[in-house]
Amino acid sequence: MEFTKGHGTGNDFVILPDPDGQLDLTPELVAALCDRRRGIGADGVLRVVRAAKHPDGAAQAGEAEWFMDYWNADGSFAEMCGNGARVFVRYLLDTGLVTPAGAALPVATRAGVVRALVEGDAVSVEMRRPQVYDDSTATLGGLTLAGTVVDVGNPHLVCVLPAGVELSALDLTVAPGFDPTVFPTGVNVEFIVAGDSVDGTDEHTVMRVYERGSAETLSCGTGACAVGAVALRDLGRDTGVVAVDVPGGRVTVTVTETSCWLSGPAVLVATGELNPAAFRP
Ligand SMILES: N[C@@H](CCC[C@H](N)C(=O)O)C(=O)O
Repeated sequence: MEFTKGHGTGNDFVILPDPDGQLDLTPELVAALCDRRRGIGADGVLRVVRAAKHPDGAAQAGEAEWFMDYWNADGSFAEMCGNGARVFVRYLLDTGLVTPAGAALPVATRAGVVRALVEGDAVSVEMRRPQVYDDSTATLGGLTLAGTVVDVGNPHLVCVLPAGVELSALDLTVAPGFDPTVFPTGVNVEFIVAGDSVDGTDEHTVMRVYERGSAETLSCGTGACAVGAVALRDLGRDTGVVAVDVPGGRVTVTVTETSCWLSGPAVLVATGELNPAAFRP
C-alpha cells in the first residue's frame, strides 16, 4: 500500500490514497501507522477517497469529488481537521487528482464541504464560522483554568492563561481534565497568551494545544480558528484577522461574517510503500 507523509505547521499526517474506498481501515491500523516508533508516525491519518465511495461523504458527492476521511492518532474519528484539510488539498494537487483552477476547490469532510485556495506554499481552507459558547474549565497540573467553549465542527476549549502562568511551563504530556457533561465526546484544549500585533493583523496570540485523540501537537488548525474567534470576541469584534503562533510555526485565521479562513504552509515530505507484514493485525 502506498502512503505519503505531509504536514501543516508540524501537524503531521499519513496520507493513504484509496480512491474507490476499498481499504479496510481500522482504528488498530490507524494507531499502528501513527506510532512514532513502530509505525510511520503522525498525529493522524488522511484517507483520500472519492466522496461517492464513502458513506460519510456520499451525501456531499454532488458538491465535492473527494472526501477527507480523517482519523486521530489513537484511531478515533474527528469531524474536522483544519491542517489536515490543507495538507489533503496539497496532496490532491501534487498528485494530479485535481487540476488547479482559479476557483476554490471543494473538499467533503464529516463537518460538511470546505473550500480551499492555493497560493505558492500556502494553502487556505474556508471552514464554518466558529460558534463561541459559554465558559467551562480545564484542569492541568493542579491548576484550574477558565476557558471558552467553541465549536468549529469539532469541539474546543480555549483557555487564556492568567498572569504568572507561563505557556512554556505547562506539562502537556498529561491530558488536561475537562467537564464531560459539556464535552461528552472529548475536547481539544488550547492554551493561549496574547502577543503583540504582527503583520497588520488585528490580534496575535501564541498557543499550545492538547488534541483529543492525538495528545500535544505542534499545531491545530481548527484550534487556531477557535482561538481567533475568542481573541476577536475579547476585542469586542465579530470579524477580523488573527495571527496564531503555534509550536510548529504560524497560521493566519480570518473570521468573516459567514465563515473562517485558515491559512498557512502545507508540505508533502515523502512517499513510500508500507510493508503489509508489519501492519497485519
Ligand atoms: N489537528 C486538527 C484537528 C484534528 C481533530 C481533533 N484532534 C479532534 O479530535 O477534534 C486540526 O488541524 O484542526
